[in-house]
Amino acid sequence: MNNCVIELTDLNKSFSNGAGNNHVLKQVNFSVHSGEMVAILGQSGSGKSTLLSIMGLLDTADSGRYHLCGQDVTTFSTYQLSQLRNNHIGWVFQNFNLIADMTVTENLSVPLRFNTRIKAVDYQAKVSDVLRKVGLSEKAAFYPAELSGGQQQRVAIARALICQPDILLCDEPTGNLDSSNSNNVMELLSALHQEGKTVLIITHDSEVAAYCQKAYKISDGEITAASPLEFKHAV
Ligand SMILES: Nc1ncnc2c1ncn2[C@@H]1O[C@H](COP(=O)(O)OP(=O)(O)OP(=O)(O)O)[C@@H](O)[C@H]1O
Repeated sequence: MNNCVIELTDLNKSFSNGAGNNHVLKQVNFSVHSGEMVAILGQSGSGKSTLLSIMGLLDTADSGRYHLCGQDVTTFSTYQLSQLRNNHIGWVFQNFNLIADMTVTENLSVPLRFNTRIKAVDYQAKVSDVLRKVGLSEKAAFYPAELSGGQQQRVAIARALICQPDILLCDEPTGNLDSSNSNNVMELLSALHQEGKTVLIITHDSEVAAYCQKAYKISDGEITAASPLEFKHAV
């Protein structure tokens, strides 16, 4: 059985700019299986965010195919893409992206309002459940500014989990954290992986990649398998 949740085939993406055509992704073939924890490492400008945006259905490729959870998204409408995104993908960003004038509970409720599968009567139970999972039940009424960076990222992970996505896409999840908070966040992501979640992380940081089962390198528009240790001094 093919249990790929992400499958890219011969994918290309270019950007035009004043200097000409920048071919960022070149005939990329890449897959992630259900339940894997995978890192993609690469230097600044190598195309990590471009790749993640395509995998997260925030951008489209110029050519090639993308199957997400077995569905070929290449011909999907904007509405179909947003449904697929809401049902299958949770995002974790470097800057947490919490809404400053909303409490933790209010922040966590935002994605629920866009999800047609979850009834309003169940919102509070969902919020309590994900807050317990990230160990922040006592912070439900706090505002983001009243939390440490590590706590804010754990709230952001709770928000990513609240609609029970199959996949967590993490864009430099420890990029704004000190080493202690980074370890804390990576241990949380590892625990979620051990519970069966598929976790994909883009990062510069070989220490982050070391938490993952598999690591890949993106360079010159191509993705190749790599050992996390290979990056210790390279990125
Ligand atoms: N919207 C855009 N328009 C034009 N060029 C773009 C656009 N988005 C990205 N690029 C270019 O594509 C290349 C890859 O960018 P991308 O943001 O994917 O790299 P990255 O590996 O995520 O970098 P970083 O680690 O610094 O965030 C860069 O050369 C960038 O200038």
